[in-house]
Amino acid sequence: MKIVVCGACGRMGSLIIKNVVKEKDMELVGAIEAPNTELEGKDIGETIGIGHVGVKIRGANFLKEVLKDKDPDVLVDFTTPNAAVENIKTASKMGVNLVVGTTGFNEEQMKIIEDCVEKNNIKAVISPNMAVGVNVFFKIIEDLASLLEDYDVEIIEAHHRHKVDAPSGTAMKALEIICDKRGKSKDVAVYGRKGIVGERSDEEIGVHAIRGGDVVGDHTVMFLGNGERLEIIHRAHSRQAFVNGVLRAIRYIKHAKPGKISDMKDVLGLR
Ligand SMILES: NC(=O)C1=CN([C@@H]2O[C@H](COP(=O)(O)OP(=O)(O)OC[C@H]3O[C@@H](n4cnc5c(N)ncnc54)[C@H](OP(=O)(O)O)[C@@H]3O)[C@@H](O)[C@H]2O)C=CC1
Ligand SMILES: O=C(O)C1=N[C@H](C(=O)O)C[C@H](O)C1
Repeated sequence: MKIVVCGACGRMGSLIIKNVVKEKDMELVGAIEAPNTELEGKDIGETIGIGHVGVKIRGANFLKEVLKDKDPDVLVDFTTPNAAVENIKTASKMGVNLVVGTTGFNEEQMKIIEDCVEKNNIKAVISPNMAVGVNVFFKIIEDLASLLEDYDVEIIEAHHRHKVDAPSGTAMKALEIICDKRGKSKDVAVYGRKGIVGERSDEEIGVHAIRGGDVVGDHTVMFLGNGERLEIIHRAHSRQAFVNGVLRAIRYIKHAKPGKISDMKDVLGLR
């Protein structure tokens, strides 16, 4: 499978590339960075410390040319919401399938992405967290949301100091899963608390983001009742956890339904 990686020099993109070049059934054919990058034309392998791989870094302003020239099977995007939307528009128009891990999309951006996938009838796996453990965590909290239906829920996440979006995409997905299961709108979320906020309502779900150091990604969902609480915690020790899921998502693409966004539940057979 021919792969183009967007965000090639980033924390995730570079680790994805280090993995892809070792896989027998995958070939790295493109490494895309920010538009007008000063790394333009440099070998991606030399830049990320794995030696010459024969693929030049190109700015996203050349994405169309790269896709036309290399005709990849999948474009993998781990960038920023604005960058990802532009990359997705370009790739989908050219019939290139997608694996997207970028987080922080707003509702309008998600709608644009859904339209791109549907109108161009491409295949896509999009998930805020590609780790196998997190996707099992999602399944468990969905069950607990109804098993402990009258328990208060609070969501806490912790990430490294460089993360730009908050709360994490994973925390927002956890909120969505619990709200859907309990038949509530996501507007019940309370993002942090300060001051005389009054007693907690039954409805609200607190969402709290911690930032600091090099934390790879921790997520906790607390179900709090009278006299007890149940906490479900996932801790990523290494970004390799996410990359293992990315490789599975790339391989799943040929089985994915065209015109529809698949997620890691589909990839991992958790439906
Ligand atoms: N789904 C999952 O499992 C996971 C998702 N993520 C998400 O992935 C995203 C990236 O995270 P991370 O790797 O830590 O971030 P980084 O900031 O390390 O990497 C992003 C890279 O994208 C580059 N970039 C910016 N604009 C473009 C563009 N238009 N086209 C191509 N590349 C571009 C940046 O370049 P420059 O710095 O020059 O701007 C940077 O090198 C985040 O949204 C994060 O939340 C992270 C981990 C796991
Ligand atoms: O930015 C990160 O690092 C991560 N982002 C994802 C998110 O926002 O949920 C997934 C993971 O926790 C790491």
